Amino acid sequence: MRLNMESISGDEFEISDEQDSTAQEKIFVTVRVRPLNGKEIAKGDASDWECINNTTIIFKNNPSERSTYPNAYTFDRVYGCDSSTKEVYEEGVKGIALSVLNGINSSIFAYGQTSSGKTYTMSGITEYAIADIYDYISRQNDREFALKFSAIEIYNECVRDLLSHDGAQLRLLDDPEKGVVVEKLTEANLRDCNHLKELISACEAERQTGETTLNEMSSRSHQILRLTVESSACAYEGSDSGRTLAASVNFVDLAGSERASQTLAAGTRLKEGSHINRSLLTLGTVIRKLSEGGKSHIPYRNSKLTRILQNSLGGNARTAIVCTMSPAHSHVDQSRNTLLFASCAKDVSTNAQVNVVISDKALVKQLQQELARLANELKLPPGSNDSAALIKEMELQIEKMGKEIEELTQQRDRAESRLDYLIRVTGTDPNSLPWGETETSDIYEKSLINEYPALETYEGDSMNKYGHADMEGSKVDFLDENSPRHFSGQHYVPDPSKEITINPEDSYKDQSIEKTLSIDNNNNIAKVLEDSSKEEDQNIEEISSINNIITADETGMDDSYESPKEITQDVQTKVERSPCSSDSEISDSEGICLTRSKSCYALTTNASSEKEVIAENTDDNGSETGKQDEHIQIIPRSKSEADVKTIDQQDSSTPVTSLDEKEIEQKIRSSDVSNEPDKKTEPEANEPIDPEKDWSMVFEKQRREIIKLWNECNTPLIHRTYFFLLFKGDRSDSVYMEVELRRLSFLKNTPSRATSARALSRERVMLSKKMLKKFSSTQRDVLFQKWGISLDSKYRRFQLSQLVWTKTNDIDHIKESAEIVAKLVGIVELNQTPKELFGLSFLPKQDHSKSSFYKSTISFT
Ligand SMILES: Nc1ncnc2c1ncn2[C@@H]1O[C@H](COP(=O)(O)OP(=O)(O)OP(=O)(O)O)[C@@H](O)[C@H]1O
Repeated sequence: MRLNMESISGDEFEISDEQDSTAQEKIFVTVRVRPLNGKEIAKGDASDWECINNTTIIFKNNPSERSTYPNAYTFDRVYGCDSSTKEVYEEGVKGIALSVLNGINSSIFAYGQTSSGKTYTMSGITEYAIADIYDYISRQNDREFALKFSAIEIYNECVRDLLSHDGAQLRLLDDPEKGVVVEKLTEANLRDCNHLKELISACEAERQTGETTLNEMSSRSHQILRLTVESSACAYEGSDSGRTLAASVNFVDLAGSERASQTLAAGTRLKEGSHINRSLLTLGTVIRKLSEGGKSHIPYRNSKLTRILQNSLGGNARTAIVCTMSPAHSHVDQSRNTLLFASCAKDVSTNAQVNVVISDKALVKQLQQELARLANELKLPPGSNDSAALIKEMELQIEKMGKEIEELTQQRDRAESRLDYLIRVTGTDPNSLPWGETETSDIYEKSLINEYPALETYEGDSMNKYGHADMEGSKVDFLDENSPRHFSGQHYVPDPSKEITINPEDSYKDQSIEKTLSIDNNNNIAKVLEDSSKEEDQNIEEISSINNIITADETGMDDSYESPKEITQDVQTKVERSPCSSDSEISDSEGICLTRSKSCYALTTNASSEKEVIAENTDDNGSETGKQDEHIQIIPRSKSEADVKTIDQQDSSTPVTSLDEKEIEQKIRSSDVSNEPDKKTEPEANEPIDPEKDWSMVFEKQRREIIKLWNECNTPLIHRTYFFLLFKGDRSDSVYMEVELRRLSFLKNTPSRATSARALSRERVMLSKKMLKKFSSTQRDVLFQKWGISLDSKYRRFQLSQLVWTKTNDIDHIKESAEIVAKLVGIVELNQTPKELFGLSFLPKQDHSKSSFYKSTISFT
């Protein structure tokens, strides 16, 4: 919708509703030709240009001479040398300049070569516009006006405040609402018209001018005078009190383009001329690109001038350009350039818009209306719509709604968890079933009746999503080949008449751990899971100190078993420490390199083997060689000396009866002993155990000891679960079991290490606890995002990690944890979750064969 031009350009400036919307219009372009000046006349310069009517200017001398250029140019208005500035102002520029009174930004430019009459024209236009503005204001009774004035010049690409005398260079800032603004620019509140005239005179005095051969008073800078007009209707009944209009009008007197050959400029003038030309060139490019539709990049930022004028050129401003030119033949090239610029400018569109500002009064009125509406909505007693009562009432309602939302969110989460669980159990997505197939949906509905608070811990989605296939994809393969790798949920077609057997991990068949759930007995399931949840909560409460966990774990041990201390002593009586074990160096768990081989001497079973091993690790002088640090030498107490195995971490040339990794693996695979551990049989108290015959019992016993020592040593759970997954009762595992026992016994007796591990562990537990309890779901989202955990199953993963850190009391929990951590590790490695959170600094990378796992574990710990 076009602006109501009549109302603006006429004597009266009425505010029309029509002006509210954006109005697209072209830049108003006029050309003004000044008379030949004294010098030009003296030189005998001919006048080349003639305005043949109000809109057309022609090149009148020998048109064929320059046939490549047009000889006639048409613009909105053209003015010959006998025209006055008043005419130039009145017939077009005025309407645009006075748009500011209607809340529309506007800009009036003077563009042309040096000495063409820009300053002459602009100073006249500014004077007329100011007079009209103040005249208009003086005749308005129903609106109040406030005027402000600021002025800058751009001299040699530096922006200066013309109302300030300090000459400081000002910065340009990008304001999201206002566009480019000049920082710290003085803005004078105008008292009246005379005040403004005084300030303009002061600016003229401040502006950089200098004498050139073409102009005695040549402007050496671009000058922008800005007048801001704010107006609001006076408050009276029926007035348009809601509208406060604010807009600015810019009076822009550009420096003139010049040719050094013509101005004979040198030194400062040459430098100024160069800056002027460069910025005008950018202005020309901007105008040209805008005239082409502005689809390509507009290089506003290439000069301060175009940056500042960005809004006036094709932006939210009405714009008029007065192109001034000399008629002299000696300036014909410059004149043609000016006309070319003017031709482009007339094709540029702007989107002027009325700037309506909500006044304080209007705001108050709006707020009162809003309060009344709210009071009505909240059903407050009539007349009680004061803000305090409203705020209180609203706060109460918001609080109530917040609770409801929280409750609903919890309900939704629980339902989601149940759904995930059932999908995993049944292997069927209820949503995928066609209507009418009610079996699964029955089960689903039935299950929804019950509460499964801890179902997230068995969460199937993440298992399917991040289960074994993913781990394989990421080359995480930490099970030996004899272990089944069924981490994903079972695909099970439910039969309501039968029991659903949930075997959380086929690989644990050897442990006879199967969870049997009956569809008809969902309450039992719920109870089990509820108990589990309660236990978890209890754990959370209990883990304020890691020592509490350890104590709880210890009390949970079977009395019929020897205490770890006794076991350790038992092991120690059968092995002897090497002399150098006393100064074994142990690093902390954060990965400092450790000297580990010395403690392994302790596993040698007799003097001869000890001597042999020592011989391998000492130089001629009997001192330790560097190689010691590279070897772990293990002799199971049940094996003969010939069975000594050396795990060589780095130096395969070690001459001890050594087996490399592959050999160990091969040996493990070809072992006659089944990987299936024997059934869990509680040994009779006081019954002596023959390690050779009753390996499965020994294994069970050692495993319990190890678990207890893990707790005592605050062993990272990731190690525990890996260990648990890898060493499942194979006869050849005895080597590792003994090493683990020996290692843990050693760690337990090393207070500094135990302390640091405890601190670390406590920190992790507290972190988990804090995260679960303290943060709102929104905060958790933020945290997870920050930590790079994808949000799809974040809460579930968190639940898993929580379980991992808290439920380590007994072997069943270790098994659960093992499964979960296996998934978690897959998730973690795939998503690069922060290692600290899950203790992954302990993780052996990539290779998860037994020997490599243990080697790297030992090197860590
Ligand atoms: N239309 C005009 N009628 C009479 N004199 C004019 C006219 N235009 C300009 N002049 C005179 O020409 C001279 C140069 O004008 P002015 O300083 O305005 O040029 P300019 O384009 O601003 O030059 P510069 O770019 O170097 O500052 C002045 O003496 C001015 O009085």
